[in-house]
Amino acid sequence: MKLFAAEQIYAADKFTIEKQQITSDALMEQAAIQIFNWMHLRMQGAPVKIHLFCGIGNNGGDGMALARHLQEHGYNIGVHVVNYSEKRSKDFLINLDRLKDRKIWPNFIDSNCEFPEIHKDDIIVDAIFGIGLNREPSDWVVNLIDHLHKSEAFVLSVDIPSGLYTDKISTNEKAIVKANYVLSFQAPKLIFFLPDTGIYIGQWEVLDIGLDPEYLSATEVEYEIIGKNEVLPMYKPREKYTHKGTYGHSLLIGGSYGKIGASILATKASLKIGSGLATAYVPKCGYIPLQTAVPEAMVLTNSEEYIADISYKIEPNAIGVGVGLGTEKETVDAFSKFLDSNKLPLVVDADGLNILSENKKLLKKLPENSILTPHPKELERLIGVWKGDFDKLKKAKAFSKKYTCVLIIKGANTITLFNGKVYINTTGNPGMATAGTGDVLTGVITGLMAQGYDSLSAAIFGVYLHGRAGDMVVEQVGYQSLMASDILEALGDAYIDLFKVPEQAPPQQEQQQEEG
Ligand SMILES: NC(=O)C1=CN([C@@H]2O[C@H](COP(=O)(O)OP(=O)(O)OC[C@H]3O[C@@H](n4cnc5c(N)ncnc54)[C@H](O)[C@@H]3O)[C@@H](O)[C@H]2O)[C@H](O)CC1
Ligand SMILES: [K+]
Repeated sequence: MKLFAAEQIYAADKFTIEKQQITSDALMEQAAIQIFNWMHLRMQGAPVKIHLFCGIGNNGGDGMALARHLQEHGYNIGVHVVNYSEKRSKDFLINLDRLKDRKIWPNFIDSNCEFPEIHKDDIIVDAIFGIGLNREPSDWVVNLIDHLHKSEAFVLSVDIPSGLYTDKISTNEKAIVKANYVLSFQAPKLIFFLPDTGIYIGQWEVLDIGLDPEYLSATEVEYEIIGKNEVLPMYKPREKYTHKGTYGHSLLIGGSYGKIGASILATKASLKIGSGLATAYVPKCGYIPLQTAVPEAMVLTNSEEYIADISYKIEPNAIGVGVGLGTEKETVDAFSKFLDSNKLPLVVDADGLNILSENKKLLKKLPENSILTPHPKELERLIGVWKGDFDKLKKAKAFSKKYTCVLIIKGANTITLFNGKVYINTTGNPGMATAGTGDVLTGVITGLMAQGYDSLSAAIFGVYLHGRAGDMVVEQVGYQSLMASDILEALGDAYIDLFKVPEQAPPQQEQQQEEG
């Protein structure tokens, strides 16, 4: 799914208004009706107090229009205008008048006013700022936001939690509304998925407000979120008259004394994801463990306790290097020499990345379209420290461009970057923050490349399947008990799940939505 920048949303707005020959307040009305339907479906007329906090821009206008619909359906509302500027938007004013026509008199709050009392069981609709926030809110607005939080009432944010910018980080965390739920218009926003800002969003949902679909699909974006719909077209089915040679040979180079398990996990994962053959290249101390734990794999060995030379006669189709590798001087030299002769794009993880960051000149020897899979600490060693998520993305993009590599930034929403574009994964869970899951991912991506997936597809698809396997297995083992081997075992389920049709919504729900 595409993630649009604020300017692109404004442009889509303008285009839709012109094409459909509607007024901008009609679009606002559509937005408000969508939110109303969402609330009405869940609240079914419950007499809970709903406090609507509306700014003076179009986000506030949405809130005012919503208030009218809630009132018309008998809800118990209180409308508060957060009067942070005299420059009220046209559509805000139209909706203010429509409220007044219905004898609803909003309570205007400014810097000198007492804030309204809010009970814990009330509901807050946060329509203070939308995507138009362009400077830090005044102190009294920050105090109001604090007042909302102190009430502990449920917060439903319209479009975006107020106080979040769409393209930068706020300098004052107290100036941001913590939303229990966000109803985002047309598409989610990038900041929902970044670690610095994602913490302000409990759950989110997209409401279609009718922006022109053709315009949106023709609009090029920098950011995309990756779910089943995006990865399904990448899937390569297995044909009948094929053999193990058809599905490639993965080579996993890594392991050192005490870290042979990493090689086992990666090698096994390459086979589990469908590589026709797999060879583990390990020091001699890894020979028996590998042959025992992964009897399907072949094993090549080198010196005793760590890899001191990388040379082989096999012809792999994909190579993953780095898991459990260690950073001994001889290993670094062996890796450097290997890079001189190797032509295949590599998947580099763990100590492979550490060696690269300690010896930056080696980065230039990486074949084009290699994949680097750092976790945040490894990323910092590669690209240097950053100030906030946007700075991190900027530096990561520049790095990926400089070395023509795919960069996978592992985390709660793993981010894949290539050629100026950013792909944000939606599968995975905190149970996966455990030893060995990165080794499994390296094996998964290597195994996909062995089967002929190009680097970018292998990265995006691999990250998706790995996370999906984690999501499926966590339901059986729980967050704390989830181990990397569990993810390995669930990779098959993740493939099968690609073709499961989602359950239909109960007919009752659809009916009520139409009524609303
Ligand atoms: N296509 C859509 O998605 C639609 C979205 N709608 C809603 O409109 C808002 C965006 O509205 P906009 O008026 O541009 O911005 P805001 O409501 O966020 O208003 C802010 C307003 O105030 C000024 N401003 C910005 N920061 C500050 C500040 N710190 N202090 C004081 N004033 C500030 C700024 O110049 C703006 O004018 C979107 O999020 C949706 O909720 C439409 O209703 C339907 C179509
Ligand atoms: K808002």
